Amino acid sequence: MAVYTEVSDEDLRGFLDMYDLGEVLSFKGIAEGVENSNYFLQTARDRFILTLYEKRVREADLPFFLGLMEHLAERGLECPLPVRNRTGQALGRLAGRPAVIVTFLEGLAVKRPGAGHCRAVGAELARLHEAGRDFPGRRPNALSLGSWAGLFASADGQADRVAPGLAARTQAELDELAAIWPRGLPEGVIHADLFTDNVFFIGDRLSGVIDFYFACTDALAYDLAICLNAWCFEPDGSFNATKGRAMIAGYQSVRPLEPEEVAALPTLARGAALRFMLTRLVDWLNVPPGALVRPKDPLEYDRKLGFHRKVAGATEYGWEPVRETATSTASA
Ligand SMILES: Nc1ncnc2c1ncn2[C@@H]1O[C@H](COP(=O)(O)OP(=O)(O)O)[C@@H](O)[C@H]1O
Ligand SMILES: N[C@@H](CCOP(=O)(O)O)C(=O)O
Repeated sequence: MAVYTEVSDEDLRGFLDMYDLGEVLSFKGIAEGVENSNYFLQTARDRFILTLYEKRVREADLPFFLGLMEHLAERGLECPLPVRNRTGQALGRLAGRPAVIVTFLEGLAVKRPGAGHCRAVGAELARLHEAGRDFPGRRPNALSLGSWAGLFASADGQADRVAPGLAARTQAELDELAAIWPRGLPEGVIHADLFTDNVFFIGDRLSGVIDFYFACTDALAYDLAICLNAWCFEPDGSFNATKGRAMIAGYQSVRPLEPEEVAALPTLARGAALRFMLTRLVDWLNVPPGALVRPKDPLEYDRKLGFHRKVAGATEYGWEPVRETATSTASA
């Protein structure tokens, strides 16, 4: 459960006095997530999520995240909308933390995604990239290549305590990725954390996307690489190319990849695996005393990294060229 900051009844009452949400009927800490403190809030008017931003979210970045959710929602993406208080502000302070109320999205996260889910997520990711094209905000990715050595250093030489050999393996990977990291790929707004817990489905229909608090400006194909990592591996550690094929085809049904993005995919997938291994490693070694949180396993991403290191090309992820349609062939 991710609740780092407890909210007293009195603080909640004071905060909600600023809003027109009606009487509080229920208020509970949420048993998922690892980054921020989230509460389910039911009032006489509706259901909402109250988020208190914790360690990795910089307060200065909140206008980017909140503005992005509004921008994407205006363009038809199902995502939470920040709720404004009586003075028109979405961002407030509660229990000493920056805090925001957002609308509640219907749907459930899938625990064991199938190829159909992967296709839907690929298509939604590309829609998000397209909808983000005219978003005026810019936020460099604070968790990209330039931050990884510092993250590793903050594990303070303790990686081998988690698994023997992890420190040397990680250092070698950092060095190699620094030398080969692709530059100049098409960039735009990326979600950067589109894991299974951040996508909701109603039946087989994708009903919404949440958790924009890692969103940033970076290579669009890096976002796809994050999703391949998060959605297309089986619990036994094997990569499921059928799911990969479905995800990439879904993505390309909306936004075909450029040749340089296809060529970069194996390196981007390695980088994505390393990024999540590192944040998980740091969190694993630093669980705050008293916090209700279950840290995620860094070794899951160390194993995924082992797979990506052996990948020779994007076809191993299921990439196939976009097929020419009858119309485009006829008009060519
Ligand atoms: N807008 C929302 N609608 C419905 N449920 C939500 C919403 N936002 C968050 N949740 C619930 O809260 C959980 C944690 O939210 P998330 O944003 O992933 O947390 P964190 O910022 O800690 O990663 C989600 O898994 C989901 O169950
Ligand atoms: N998705 C990341 C951790 C961030 O978790 P979330 O609760 O924000 O989805 C991981 O799996 O390491």
